Amino acid sequence: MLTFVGRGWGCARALAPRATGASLLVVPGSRPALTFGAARESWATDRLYSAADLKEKLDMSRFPVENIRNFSIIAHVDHGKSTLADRLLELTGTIDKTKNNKQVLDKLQVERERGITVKAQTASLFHNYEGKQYLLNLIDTPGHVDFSYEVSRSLAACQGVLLVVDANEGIQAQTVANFFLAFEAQLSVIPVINKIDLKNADPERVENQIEKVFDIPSDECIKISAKLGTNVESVLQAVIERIPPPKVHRKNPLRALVFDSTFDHYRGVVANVALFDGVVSKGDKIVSAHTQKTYEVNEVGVLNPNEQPTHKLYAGQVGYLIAGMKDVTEAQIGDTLHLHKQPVEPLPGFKSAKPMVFAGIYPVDQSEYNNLKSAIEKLTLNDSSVTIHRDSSLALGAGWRLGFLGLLHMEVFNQRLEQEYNASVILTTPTVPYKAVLSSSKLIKEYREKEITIINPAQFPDKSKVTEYLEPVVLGTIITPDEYTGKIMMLCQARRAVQKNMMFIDQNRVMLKYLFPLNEIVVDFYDSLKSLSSGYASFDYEDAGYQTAELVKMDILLNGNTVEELVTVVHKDKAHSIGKAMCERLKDCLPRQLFEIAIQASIGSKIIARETVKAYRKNVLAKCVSLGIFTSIQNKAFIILEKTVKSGSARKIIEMSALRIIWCGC
Ligand SMILES: Nc1nc2c(ncn2[C@@H]2O[C@H](COP(=O)(O)OP(=O)(O)OP(=O)(O)O)[C@@H](O)[C@H]2O)c(=O)[nH]1
Repeated sequence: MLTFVGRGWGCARALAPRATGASLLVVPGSRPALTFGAARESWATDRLYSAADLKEKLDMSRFPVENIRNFSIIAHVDHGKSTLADRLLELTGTIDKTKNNKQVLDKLQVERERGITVKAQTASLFHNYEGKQYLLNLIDTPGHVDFSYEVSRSLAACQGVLLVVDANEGIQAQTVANFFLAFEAQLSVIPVINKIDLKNADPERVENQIEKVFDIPSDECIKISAKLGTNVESVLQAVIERIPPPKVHRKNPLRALVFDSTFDHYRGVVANVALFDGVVSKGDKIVSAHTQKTYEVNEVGVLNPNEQPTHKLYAGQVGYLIAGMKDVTEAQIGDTLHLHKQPVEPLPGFKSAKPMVFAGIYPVDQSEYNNLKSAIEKLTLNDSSVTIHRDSSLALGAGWRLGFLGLLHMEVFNQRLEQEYNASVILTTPTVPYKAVLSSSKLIKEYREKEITIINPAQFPDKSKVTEYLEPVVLGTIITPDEYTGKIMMLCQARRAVQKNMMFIDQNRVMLKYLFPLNEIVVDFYDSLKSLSSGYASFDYEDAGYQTAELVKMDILLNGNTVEELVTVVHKDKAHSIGKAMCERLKDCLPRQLFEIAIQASIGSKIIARETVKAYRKNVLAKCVSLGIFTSIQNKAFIILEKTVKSGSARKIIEMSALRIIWCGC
């Protein structure tokens, strides 16, 4: 009998109505799964197993520790991590070879739509090499700097990495950043030069770069084309021969690290675990070291790449575990699970992510507050790098101020809220976290500390109550062809950056290091860099603490009323130009009304810029104005909801639309 091993039970149920010709089969020891006549492209991850095959695969005791390899694929954006993962899945027979196998491990809708990986994904591959059965646990990681937290967490479950470098582009900024994450974690690094099929590929040049920048001998590089499958077998061979097996003890009591988790509406929390010691099976009583709560294990299994229940999981293996955790707060990423009455020293867990930008998030309709709260909680279980603080606003009501690792991260989080939880939200203008050292004893008493972090510009304290302001800085790495160096240096200077280093990584490529104020790069620096360098320069950054800065709070007033949501903190030297640009932008975007709208930018009581939106002449619309409400942060044609309001309540609507225009358009 052939059995189709489908996705999660809940997922299969959700998909069933859309599929044609579905029939129900039962996998031994697993939940019922569905078979479908017309497999859709995204289902290319599913595979056919014979019942005998399956029974054998479920027995994870077949893999002694020395036959296990845990590794991640890391690289700069678009250098081919997910494509290499596809080929490895095919070569090991985990998925059938089909033309549809494109970025199979990028399972989220947002990943498929944007063509980027945002979430690290695990797959266990079974591979026969020189007469021995190996278990290869692969983690495909994101390349973009905003998701580097995913990379560092994934590395905690690995002993080695495949460092993929594009044979045409060579080493890029995220290649450097990701290499050092692996290097610091003391992992074996296997350099893989990909895309050798490209016309402009120059693998020898890239080999030399790797030797020069990372001190890895060029003969250790493996040259492949992941797209065509050329030489990918050598990668599997290197994984087995060059990456050590995990150092674990199966006879010790269970010690499992929760390195990721998701929330399933039907089954509760599904925790991805890496076992450092012991064994876990269905029916075991386990305890969370974080909450001290006890649970019974309902299911354990491996991701192959979809959930595949097994009898047990053994130390050295990576898999998933379901234990009836119904509340999202119960499965913390970084938590250690151990057996009931067999406490262990908890594993070190993960450093918490440091948010780089904060933005207010509000339900479009306040009656949706509780639903949005639950959606945010569930999504942050799967994306633990987001921080949450409660917030409220005059125009937008009750909401939250969320901290993200960057703007792309913020956009992706918003898109996932919409796509996975059907939530409609309003996001306010993002800001970076500033600090202020207080001098006012009243404020020190109120905050109970002298140095405060300000994540909402509306709460920026007045200069008279402060000794100094501090702004966050990052150490940026730029890699560019030499011909663009001059222009890029001018751009960096204009962004108040200080050069720290410059090095040629080959004859015509330069690596520049600059200390940037974070607020100078967070919005449009990357776009400017790309357009200056015709797309050839790459950029990555890491946190570098805080520096003293001359900051001022700038208010935007509409007809004399401050719009709290549009308050920004800017550097003193840039206040005038930013204020002017904001007023002009608002003038272009704000719909004309039956009354004149004065738009002003001010610092304290001093007006630094002003624009006016002229009134309509009196007409038939005397009593009503119709304004667009904008909810999409990405889409340029963003009017999705029309609201008709009496002119008396127009101020609130103008504020709201201004708020969204500022964020959408600037
Ligand atoms: N010509 C050629 N193209 C390739 C090769 N490998 C990958 N690509 C293409 O490069 C693009 C990016 O590939 P991905 O596998 O998504 O890259 P990635 O590193 O996973 O991207 P992120 O997850 O977004 O960082 C896709 O269009 C692939 O088809 C290759 O060997 N040759």
